[in-house]
Amino acid sequence: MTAVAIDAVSRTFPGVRGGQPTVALTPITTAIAENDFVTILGPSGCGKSTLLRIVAGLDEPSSGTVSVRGRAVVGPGADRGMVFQSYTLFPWLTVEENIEFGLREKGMAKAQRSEIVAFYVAKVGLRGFERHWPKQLSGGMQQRVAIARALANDPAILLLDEPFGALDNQTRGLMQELLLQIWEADRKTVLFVTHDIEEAIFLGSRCLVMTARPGRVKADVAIELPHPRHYRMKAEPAFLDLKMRLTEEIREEAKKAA
Ligand SMILES: Nc1ncnc2c1ncn2[C@@H]1O[C@H](COP(=O)(O)OP(=O)(O)OP(=O)(O)O)[C@@H](O)[C@H]1O
Repeated sequence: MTAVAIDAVSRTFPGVRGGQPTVALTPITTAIAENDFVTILGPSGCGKSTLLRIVAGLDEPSSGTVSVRGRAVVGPGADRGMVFQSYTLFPWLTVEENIEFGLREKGMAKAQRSEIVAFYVAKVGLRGFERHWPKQLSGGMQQRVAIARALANDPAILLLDEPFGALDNQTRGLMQELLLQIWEADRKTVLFVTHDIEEAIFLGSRCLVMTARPGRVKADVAIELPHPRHYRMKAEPAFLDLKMRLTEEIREEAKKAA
């Protein structure tokens, strides 16, 4: 079954103060299957975030349509959970209050909320930090809360926009493993934007490579590496072959953009 259908979606931003309009996306058509982990890889400014924001219902396409599980997207919805690169926790709420925010909005009873919060706090390894404020956490911990907050609402689709982009390499690697473990257990549909080639391969079952702006999909690459995946896989020949292939695709685009 198709989780997300992207049909001839384009996006042009109007020019600022009489300037030229920016064509961010030229028509993109693709379908994301239910339970798939799709990474979107492309050079800076190619429209990756724009595409994800359109799927999230945070922006509207200039032409074309997006539907989620057969229903046209007209705005944000509980069926899609989003995690951004910048830390977007509510600073005035504790870790557990951040995670239960959506559940409270839905009117869920306290006992049930607490159960769900405890489950996701454990899942992202934050036991003992439930009463901490976001500013008392490292960047990696804040992103774990953001992922727990998105998962707690039980969305069918998880949309992640460079969620580990601001983290140091070591933390980034650990976060990739954590997200993979969650996906291997739950198999939610995931759309994950990144400009990191290794990350796109390690996490995804399919990678959409975008051209330089105006963005379109130039390659649709199946990542047929077995699960569960371990970071040591990054040194294996099959991984390195994919890395070389995607590096060449991206280099071409980066040169064009430069
Ligand atoms: N709200 C906006 N108004 C005007 N132009 C915009 C707006 N949002 C994005 N753009 C432009 O659209 C193009 C694509 O931006 P987008 O953020 O989608 O790229 P990206 O691939 O996610 O980049 P990066 O990897 O650097 O985050 C850029 O040229 C950007 O300046």
